Amino acid sequence: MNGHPLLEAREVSVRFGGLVAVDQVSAAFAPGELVGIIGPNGAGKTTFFNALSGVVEPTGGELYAGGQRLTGAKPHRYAQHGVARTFQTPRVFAELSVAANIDFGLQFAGRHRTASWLLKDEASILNLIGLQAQADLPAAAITPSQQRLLEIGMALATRPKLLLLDEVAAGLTESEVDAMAQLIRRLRDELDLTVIWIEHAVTTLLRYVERVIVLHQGRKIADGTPAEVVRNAEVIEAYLGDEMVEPA
Ligand SMILES: Nc1ncnc2c1ncn2[C@@H]1O[C@H](COP(=O)(O)OP(=O)(O)OP(=O)(O)O)[C@@H](O)[C@H]1O
Repeated sequence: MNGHPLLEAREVSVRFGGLVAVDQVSAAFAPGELVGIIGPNGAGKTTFFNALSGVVEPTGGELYAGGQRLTGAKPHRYAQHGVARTFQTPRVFAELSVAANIDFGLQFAGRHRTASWLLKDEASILNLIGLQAQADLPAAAITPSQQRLLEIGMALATRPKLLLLDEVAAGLTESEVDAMAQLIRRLRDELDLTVIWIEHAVTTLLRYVERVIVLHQGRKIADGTPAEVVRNAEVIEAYLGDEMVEPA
């Protein structure tokens, strides 16, 4: 590591016509951090993620990975810097088997990137995400929650340094959400990953992350520990009428 943050946004803005979806957001992510991003509907969370992964080009500000300027680069350049992500709607190859989907991620990574033994091959990745028994099923035949796990597995197969998770717990049952949160922590702990995680299930998120960024109307209104953030007056205001809880 060269002392630079793994990924850094400096006053990043994204405009769609007259709408400012992300408004001068700055945030730096260090190796090994598990950071949550929350905010009401339309706050700009996904758009910020899209900017962080090169899917959307910022209309203002700069992005750096390991100190290197990446603003305007294509998503594959972000991937080369070890940035991997999931999407709100899982993007798996429905007709391919679960194992073949993982294999796709491995091919994408190529041989050059060293990885933990937990990500060594198809079998070890399936084992890590708990889908060994489904290896030969077409991805279309597994449950939606298993498809979310598969998408995480595909992202892991690219041997990332930073994993961006967009609402991976959406639509899951309460026990599935807890299992997902535990998996995410385990990935961070055992793979030395940086994880940035958007989730609508604020209660769960606050219980598992160490740092949380709150977006509201495109702006960053808070960035701190869950305990700090839930006491922030602007955050309480933004969430009035929404769920907002004390972290356990
Ligand atoms: N491609 C686009 N074109 C035009 N407007 C967009 C586009 N993508 C997002 N927006 C708008 O930008 C704003 C931020 O949307 P975004 O999806 O980033 O918010 P979010 O916090 O992820 O919301 P949610 O929690 O509902 O997923 C919204 O007003 C949305 O309608």
